Amino acid sequence: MAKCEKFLMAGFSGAGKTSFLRELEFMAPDLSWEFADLDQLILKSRGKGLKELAQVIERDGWDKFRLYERQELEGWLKEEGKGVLALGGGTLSPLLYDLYKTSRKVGIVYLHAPFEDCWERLHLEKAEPRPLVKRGKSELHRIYEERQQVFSQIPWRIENPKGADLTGLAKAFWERVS
Ligand SMILES: Nc1ncnc2c1ncn2[C@@H]1O[C@H](COP(=O)(O)OP(=O)(O)O)[C@@H](O)[C@H]1O
Ligand SMILES: O=C(O)C1=C[C@@H](OP(=O)(O)O)[C@@H](O)[C@H](O)C1
Ligand SMILES: [Mg+2]
Repeated sequence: MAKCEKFLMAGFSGAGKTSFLRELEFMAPDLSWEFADLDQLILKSRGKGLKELAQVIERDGWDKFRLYERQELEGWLKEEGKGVLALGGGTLSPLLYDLYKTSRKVGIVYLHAPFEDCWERLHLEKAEPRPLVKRGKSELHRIYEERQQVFSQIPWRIENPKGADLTGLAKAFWERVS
């Protein structure tokens, strides 16, 4: 298999994808790699004058937001060069699974944390607001289980439960891909 040049980081909201990306950015001396967060790409392109992604979702609705995710993801994948893209927790199948099957140059990694840990993290003072949280704990748990059906098909899985050393996890990932 050709060596992957682009990696997508999938996982439920609160699993730690954005933080993992920041760790990589911090430790990677190689400027030929690009590290990006899909939510931030959307905020930049669709949220002129807005501060948070939540405001884009509130303004345009979920269907439009899912369309933006797809468009930004496809755009990012078309760009030349090496990179890691942290997805949003709902950037899902069939897109992800199709990508995995059809593109040998795209690696997908699943960052996993138990539901209770994700839920707890989404309520941290410093955490950015996620509109999904307004749906309540039991509905979010249902969505978590539903998405596991897609996430569980991704063979490369990194565990990031409560207490995990995120810096160490990012270091191991970086050594494997760079
Ligand atoms: N291993 C960890 N230890 C401590 N806090 C963590 C860990 N992983 C994630 N967090 C915290 O959880 C919150 C949500 O993480 P984030 O990276 O935004 O997740 P995601 O992008 O997957 O939704 C952040 O405040 C982050 O600092
Ligand atoms: O799970 C979801 O549907 C979402 C997760 C968020 O990203 P994180 O996974 O980084 O929280 C963001 O894309 C949006 O609020 C929708
Ligand atoms: Mg994120």
